[in-house]
Formats: sequence, structure tokens, C-alpha cells
Amino acid sequence: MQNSRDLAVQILARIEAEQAYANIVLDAELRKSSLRDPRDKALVTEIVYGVLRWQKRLDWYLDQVCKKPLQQSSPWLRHILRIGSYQVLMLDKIPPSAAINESVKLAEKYRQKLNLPANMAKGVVNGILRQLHRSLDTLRRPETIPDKVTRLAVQYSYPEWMVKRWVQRLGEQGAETCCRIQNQPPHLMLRVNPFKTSRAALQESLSGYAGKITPLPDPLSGLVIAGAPALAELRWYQEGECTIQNAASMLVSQILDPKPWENILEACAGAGIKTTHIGELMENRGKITAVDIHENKLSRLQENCQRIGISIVQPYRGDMTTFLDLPASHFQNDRGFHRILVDAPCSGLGVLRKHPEAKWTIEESHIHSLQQLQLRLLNRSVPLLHPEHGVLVYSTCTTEPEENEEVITQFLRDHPGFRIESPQKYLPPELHGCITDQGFLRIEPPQEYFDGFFCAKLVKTL
Ligand SMILES: C[S@@+](CC[C@H](N)C(=O)[O-])C[C@H]1O[C@@H](n2cnc3c(N)ncnc32)[C@H](O)[C@@H]1O
Repeated sequence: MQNSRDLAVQILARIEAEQAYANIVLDAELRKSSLRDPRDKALVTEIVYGVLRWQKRLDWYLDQVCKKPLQQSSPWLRHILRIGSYQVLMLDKIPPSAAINESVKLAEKYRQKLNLPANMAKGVVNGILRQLHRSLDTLRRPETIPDKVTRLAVQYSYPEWMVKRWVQRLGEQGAETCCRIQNQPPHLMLRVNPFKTSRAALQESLSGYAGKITPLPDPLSGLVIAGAPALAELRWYQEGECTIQNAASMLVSQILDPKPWENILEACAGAGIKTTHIGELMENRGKITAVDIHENKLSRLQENCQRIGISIVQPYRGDMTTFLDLPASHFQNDRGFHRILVDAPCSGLGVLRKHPEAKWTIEESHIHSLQQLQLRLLNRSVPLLHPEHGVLVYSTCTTEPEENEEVITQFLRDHPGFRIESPQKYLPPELHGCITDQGFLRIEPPQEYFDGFFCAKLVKTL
């Protein structure tokens, strides 16, 4: 018989070993688990995300009561101790004795994986967690660390290199805001499908199933939902009345501003969250070519198009950085695409609320290699763009300048025939302050409803 903590430890082990996305592993494992009570499923989610968010802070406390540094322990021992310490240190609703006993049971079940003599596994976990609980009042607190980068890194549980960048760019207070806000669970937000419903009608029909429902500011046709059960399992989602999407991500297709009957390319379409938005804005008239390097993402894109009722999308699997031999039928009058969106792969440092595992999987060196990939994707788009007035939009869900301003600056150096267009008219007034002097949208620190995002709109002039 499976229980919540057992499933949580298996999920954490899989995420770490496979460097996988937490939300994908969690959804898949919950779906196939024998857990039926929604409260048990909620506890798995709470523990998995809680441990991923607070891992470094938990390790700081555990290291004070362990004989050797936690980093030298086996992964399974670390996961079990983190699960126990998360409940003891950060969850009020679980009695510490129950949390410790459950961790000891896990140690017994997985004793072969702990790199300890099998007869010691239970005793070690029991001893460490009981010592942690007994010493709560006397353990050193991260708030007392003198160096500000190390302090914020431990206090809010981030890698030091990330905090150092934020402190350098935003100062200590700005970095702390960044750290604090990115540790909050993300709000659930929906984009309303205008083909099937209206925002008011969807709000009305969801009101019996959710807690508070708040409309997003115009021009975003979206809702923020509090206290909803698993929305993807509800009929409104399954029947295509809405798409789950953060408000900042919704801005990107608005800024692209596609018109009915145009010929659009989405160069990194993924599962089609933005492609379907583009299709909605085009009233399902015209043509969208949706390229991605991964076939499985394009399958999800096709499912999303079907769910929402978009029929103008032609998926195309390919690598946008190399020569893309698009069939001629993709071009209107052989003149190229009216608009191209490059929603580039990035380090994702603006969406850590949704992907806390990225704190521990992304390395600073990735930022430089991603920059090279982002530039190649943009460069490859230029010959595909309509030669007069073609529009190229570049977006990322990261806050790091190397992947944002530096990419666009380098791009404009290599391609002077573009001007930057301010996105102001597409934004709710509260985001006007996020337009930079150069005319880019830069959301940093992330805001309550808006993830950390960057977007540049470039219009062809020559
Ligand atoms: C930020 S995600 C796109 C998300 C998507 N636009 C959406 O809104 O759902 C970046 C995508 O780029 C794809 N990608 C990465 N390298 C690529 C390449 N060389 N050519 C085409 N797509 C690529 C990834 O598979 C990923 O789906």
C-alpha cells in the first residue's frame, strides 16, 4: 500500500536522477499511483515542491546535526532526511513525531539504497531527525550569516551564484524580493478561449468549483483561480474553454499582435501554449507554422490545438538553428512570414515558482551556451521573415541580461535593418514601468501575477 511520503521520496529521486521537470514527473506519478484521497495527493505535492524550494535551507539545518555533510550522503538518504526535516521545520499541521516516524519507515523500506549498514538505516534517520527537533531553539539560524549573498542563499534556499547575480543587479533588497517571491507557490491562471466562452461566463461557471476568482487586468483575457481542484481534470479545461498559462506568458502573443489571414512562424513552439493563443488572436484564419525540435512536444501541441479548436496550425519538427527546408506552401507568395515568434529555450530563472527544481539543475555556465543557441535561433529566422515590415518577437522566461538585452544588442549589430518597437500599447498600465529605456519588456523581480519575463519586438525597416 502506497503512502504520500513514500511516493514523494520516489518522485524526488526521479527528478534528481533524470534532471526532470518536477511538474511532469509529479503529474505522471500521481496519475498512476494508488492514492485516491485528494488530501494524500495534496501532501505529496506539498512535500515535493516544499523540499525542492527549501532544499538548501533544510540542508543547512541538517548539517548541524549530522556527523558528516549531507552532500556526502547517498541521494536516497538525503531525500528521506529532507522530507522529514521539511515537515518538522516548515509544516505546522504535521506533528513532528509523526513526520519522524514516517521517515524512519522510509529508511527501513529503502535501507539498501542508503549506503549505510542495513541494520543502522532506521537508527541513523531517527537519530538525526530527533536531534534536529530537540535542538530547534539552539541551532544556528541562516539569518545570522554575515555575508549577504551567502545569507540570502541559505535563508531563501538558492544557489549562491544566482543570488550573487541578483544582488549585483538589484541590490540586497531587490534580490531578497526576488528570492522571496520565487519561493511562493505559483497562482493558477487561465487564458479564456474566445471561440468557446467569455471571461465572464467562465468565471460564473467556475465559481462553484474554485475559491476566489480574479480577472487579470485588460487586455489579458484571463482569470486567476484560488483554491481550485486539479483544473486540468475539469471539463472546462478538457473541452477547451481555457488554457493554463501565466499572465506574463500571455503578454508575448499580445505583443506579437498577429492579424487574421497572416502567415506566422513560431520557431520554438513547444506544446503550443503560445501557438494556440496566436491562433485565437487570428480568429483561426490564416496560417501558423509551429516548429519544435522535439516530436513529443508537437504531439502535445496538436492535442492543444484540437482541444481549443484551432485548425490553422501546421506543426513541423526541425532544428531551427540549422537550415530549415520548409515546404514552399508555408510561404505566402514566397515572401516569407509576416511575423515570427522566437520563444527561446532559456535558463528559466524567471519561472522558479513553477520550476523550483531548476534552482538545482541550472548551472551558471548554461547561461552562456544558451545565449549562443538563442542568437542562432534569431539569426536563422531573418531570411524567413517578410522583407518589408516583417515583425520578429523574441521572448524568454529568464531575467538574465546575457540571454535578453545582450542577445538583442548582438542581433541588432549583425542585422541593422530592424527597429525596436515599444510594447506599451499591449500591456496593462501596471506594467508600463517594466518597459526599459531601450524599449524592451523586462519583468524583474517577478510580480505576484507576472513571472520574470523578457520580450523584444523588432520590426524590419529595410
Ligand atoms: C520556452 S520553450 C517554448 C514554449 C512554447 N513557445 C509555449 O509557449 O508553449 C522553448 C522550446 O524550444 C524548443 N527548442 C530548443 N531548441 C530548438 C531548436 N534548435 N529548434 C527548434 N526548437 C527548439 C524546445 O523543445 C522548447 O519546446
